[in-house]
Amino acid sequence: MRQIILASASPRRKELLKQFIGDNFLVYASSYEESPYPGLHPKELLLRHSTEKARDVAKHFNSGLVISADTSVLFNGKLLGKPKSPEEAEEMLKLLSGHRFLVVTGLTVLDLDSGVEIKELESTTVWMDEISSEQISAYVRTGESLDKAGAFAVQGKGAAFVEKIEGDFFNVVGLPLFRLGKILQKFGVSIFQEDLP
Ligand SMILES: Cc1cn([C@H]2C[C@H](O)[C@@H](COP(=O)(O)OP(=O)(O)OP(=O)(O)O)O2)c(=O)[nH]c1=O
Repeated sequence: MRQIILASASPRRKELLKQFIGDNFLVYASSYEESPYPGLHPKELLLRHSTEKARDVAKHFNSGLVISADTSVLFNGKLLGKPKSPEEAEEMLKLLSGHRFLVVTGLTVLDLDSGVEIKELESTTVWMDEISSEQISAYVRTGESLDKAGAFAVQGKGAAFVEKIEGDFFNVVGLPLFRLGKILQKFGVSIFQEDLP
């Protein structure tokens, strides 16, 4: 049976993977530092970052499947990652208020045994309500913004701003489960196996 390794420090990715495949996987955070790669298309950049995270973690194991992801908001051709301060979180939310945008995840699954890497993108469209400055400040004060791409969490109080989405909800939370299931199938892993991995 294959070992599954989640290359992530995100508690949400761990929780989502657990609900999908059960408890039987390892978590190992990558030490890869995301860099900008000027000239690369934003979606290509997300794929690159996810792949580099997987490769970094792969160095610490001999066998198994390494899963990694990188999630950002894509609005007006620009990526909005995790805000570095409450001020930046407020700026991001002011920018997104009243708009439709994408949440895009680059997903990589790397098979250490064969060396095969599968990298795919998943996009979900989000319609955000118009939010007043007072609401933005109050939301940012909750602290929910800081470790979330685009400075909001659809799975938390940020749901108050998300009118609707089109696409995979789990993708917005950081791990596109439908697409991941398809990729695991390609590697011969069924999420319904009782003894997974
Ligand atoms: C838009 C949105 C993002 N997010 C989160 C998902 C991701 O964890 C985070 C984007 O950060 P990422 O850089 O994708 O991931 P991470 O730094 O949290 O973890 P790691 O690189 O170690 O895997 O934003 C939500 O939880 N809810 C949302 O509604």
